[in-house]
Amino acid sequence: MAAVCPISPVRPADSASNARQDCNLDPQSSPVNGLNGVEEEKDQPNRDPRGPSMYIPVSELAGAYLGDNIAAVMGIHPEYLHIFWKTQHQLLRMDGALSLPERHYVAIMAAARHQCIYLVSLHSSCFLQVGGDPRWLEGIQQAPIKLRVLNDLNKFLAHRPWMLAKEHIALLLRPCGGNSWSLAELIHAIVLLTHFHALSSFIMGCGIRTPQSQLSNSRPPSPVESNETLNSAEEAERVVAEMLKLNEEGEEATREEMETRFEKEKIESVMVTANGRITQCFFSPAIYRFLEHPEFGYIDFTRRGEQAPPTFRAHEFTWDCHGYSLMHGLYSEIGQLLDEKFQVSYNLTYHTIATHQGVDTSRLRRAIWNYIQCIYGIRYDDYDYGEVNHLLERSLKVYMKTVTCHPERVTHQLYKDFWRQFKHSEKVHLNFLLLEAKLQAALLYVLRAISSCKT
Ligand SMILES: CC(C)C[C@H](N)C(=O)O
Repeated sequence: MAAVCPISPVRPADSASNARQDCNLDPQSSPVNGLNGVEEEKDQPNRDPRGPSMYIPVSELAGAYLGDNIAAVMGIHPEYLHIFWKTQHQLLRMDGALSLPERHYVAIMAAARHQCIYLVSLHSSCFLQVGGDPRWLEGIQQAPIKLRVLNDLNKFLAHRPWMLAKEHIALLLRPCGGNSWSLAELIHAIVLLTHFHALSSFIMGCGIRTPQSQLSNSRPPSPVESNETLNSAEEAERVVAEMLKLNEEGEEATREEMETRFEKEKIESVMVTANGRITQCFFSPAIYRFLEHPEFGYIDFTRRGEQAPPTFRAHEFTWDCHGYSLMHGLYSEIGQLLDEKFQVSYNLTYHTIATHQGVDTSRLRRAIWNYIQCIYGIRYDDYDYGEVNHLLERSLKVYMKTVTCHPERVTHQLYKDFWRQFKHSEKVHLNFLLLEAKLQAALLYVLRAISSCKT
């Protein structure tokens, strides 16, 4: 039976005949040989070994989306799932400059940067299903030059978007036989790359399991992690109290002070790492074959003695004014959908914090969004980064930075260590904010490079 790509969520009631839509995701039958599984932790009781997430009990999920574990987890928040699905459907299935096989191949290249087996496997199946040349799946060396030249763009967008300059864009756009890119094609590829980088973070952040895989774990086991309780039982109370205090204070910091607070947060974020918990980087051959420069990653500034990213002043190139209109002009359907998706994720709230009801959580959500973009050097002039330290405690920051910058290092322990009183649905909600803030950060950098190229 041919694989049916689970690009759209399919509930049991929707289609019984799609019950095997996740076929070919099994490592044994995958077109990409040698796929290993993501880290599977065996010490956790009460977890359904076939549940969509390694971290979230099945009972917490909204319902079954057969074979589509991403939708099963996202489905806790239907409003977000809906706009996510619409955007992805547009990118992969609807009108666009790239051919269908090229779209799935770009998805594979993006997911490989974050070692996301789930997506590499899924899009390898989809690639074949839409008539892609099986030889390309042997590795990036077998793909056409036109796709291979995306390597630099892919690695910068995934790990260090601040390094993108107009020269990178100009190089791709210059006439070069059949291998040059049109602007429309390039925009399509850029949105695919950033979408799948961010989705890889989401998948690993929520511990989403590759469907039907009999996981043969060829990753080294995680080091034994301490079970220290980093959060007091009063974590939720503390956050609620901090938000109330910030609402009441209304203290106005000077411009200089605001800038200093951002720089401080940016520099300090360098120290926010999962101490002693980093496993040696190990690439599965199934991932490695799609990578050039696999060692290129988010910079660990302290170790390499490098500078933090230069500050990107968000008011000089905002999504609303610049990014959106540029995107809209180049690929209008996607510009519109991305805009809607940013808004849905930024504004989503249930007015709850753990068991507390009727809470205005906007400060907390904004701190989360801005902290992620701060890690990429993006600063909002009107935001007081001092709030980040009031609202986000260290274990939360460690998790956020790991999911965003090093998703392959996320462990169940990191997932459990923060917000211990909060619900799983709130941790999934957090992951939407991480996904979207990361996606928008990369887009802001690349769209700024494109617009400077045009002038
Ligand atoms: C990310 C979460 C803390 C969000 C919160 N539960 C809300 O409804 O706004």
